[in-house]
Amino acid sequence: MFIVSRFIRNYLNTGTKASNSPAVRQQIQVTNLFGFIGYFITFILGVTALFRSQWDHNDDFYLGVTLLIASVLFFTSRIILKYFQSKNGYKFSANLVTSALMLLMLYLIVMGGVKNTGPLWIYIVPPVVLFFGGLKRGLVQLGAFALVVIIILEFPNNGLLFAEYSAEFRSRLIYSFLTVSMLFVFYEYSRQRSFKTLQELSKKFEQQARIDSLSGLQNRRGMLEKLEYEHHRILRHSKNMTLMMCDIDHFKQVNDQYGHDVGDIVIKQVGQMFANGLRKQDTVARWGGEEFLFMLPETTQQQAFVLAEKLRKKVENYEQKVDSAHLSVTVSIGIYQMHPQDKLDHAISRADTNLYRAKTHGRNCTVVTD
Ligand SMILES: Nc1nc2c(ncn2[C@@H]2O[C@H](COP(=O)(O)OP(=O)(O)OP(=O)(O)O)[C@@H](O)[C@H]2O)c(=O)[nH]1
Repeated sequence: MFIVSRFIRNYLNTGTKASNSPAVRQQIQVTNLFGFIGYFITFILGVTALFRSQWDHNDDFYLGVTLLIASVLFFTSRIILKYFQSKNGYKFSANLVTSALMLLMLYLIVMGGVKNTGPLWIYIVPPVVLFFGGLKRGLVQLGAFALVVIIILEFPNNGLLFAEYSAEFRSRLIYSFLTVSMLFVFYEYSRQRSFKTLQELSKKFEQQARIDSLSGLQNRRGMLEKLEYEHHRILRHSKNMTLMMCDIDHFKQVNDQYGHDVGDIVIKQVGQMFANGLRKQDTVARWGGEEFLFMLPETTQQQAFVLAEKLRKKVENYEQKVDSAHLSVTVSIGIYQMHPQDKLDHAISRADTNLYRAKTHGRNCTVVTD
């Protein structure tokens, strides 16, 4: 049982890569499934038809050969998917499945299949074509297929139809096929819309999970991700990177004197001042309560010092009006320029140590490593 389920899983995952998004992975899995059903069923039906024909060149013989050709095409699509694990490989494979399927269906309509039951298979076309081609391309392919079916069935004198169907059967076949197609188009449209909404929502939630709701800056989680990414990049290219840890001075007093709500406004305003004073490649995050961490790629500690002093003075000169009182705060900053061998948490704690030194030096100042 375990071996069977492992075989099925391996089979369905043929052609998928760890880097594939869930949507792409699902598409490849369904392609494998269709491919399997396609070549398995057509192979069985083909062999049965050949035996029925007793190898005479009669209708069953040609039906058997056609089904076996389709089976080979379906199988080829699987091989392509397995050995060309690329977007183009997938596209080609999907096109092969849909084209082979449509041609097979047209053949069944034209020849009638076993006792004129061949046309009953055409209802497979709408879901398969829409799934592989997507709404736009699928609709065009489906429209073209429906047009060819109508031409074959409704213009009996065109010499394209070899099987004999009653007029009622032909018209009902077209109506029912168009109805089923429309339902599938509607279904695919709703599916795509829900999928898009879901993707947008998930992207929004992902972003929100990295943003601090009070200040609008990156939160600790978002900053850690950026730091890790940037750290690798800097290491690879042997570039400088400097961290700055900043804390609002005597913030407890602000809360105690003016209330927590005013404290929140101050955090927000200071955060905005910081964010507005940075270059595009720099990041500032709200690291803790009234603590901010700056990441400055390609920056030395001397350059960071200039920036820190500029920001510190900006905050010093900022005034928040609270009722009749004018409230101003100051910040202390610790700077640490990373060495190539530094681990991130070590670098952060060194910036923190320098911040602590700034606090002990009387606050409202910037400290770099000597
Ligand atoms: N309003 C507000 N206050 C916060 C928030 N997060 C932390 N705090 C407060 O910030 C204060 C930090 O106090 P301390 O760690 O003693 O530091 P400090 O008063 O700033 O003194 P120094 O850092 O030594 O200059 C505490 O009173 C926290 O309650 C927040 O989101 N909003």
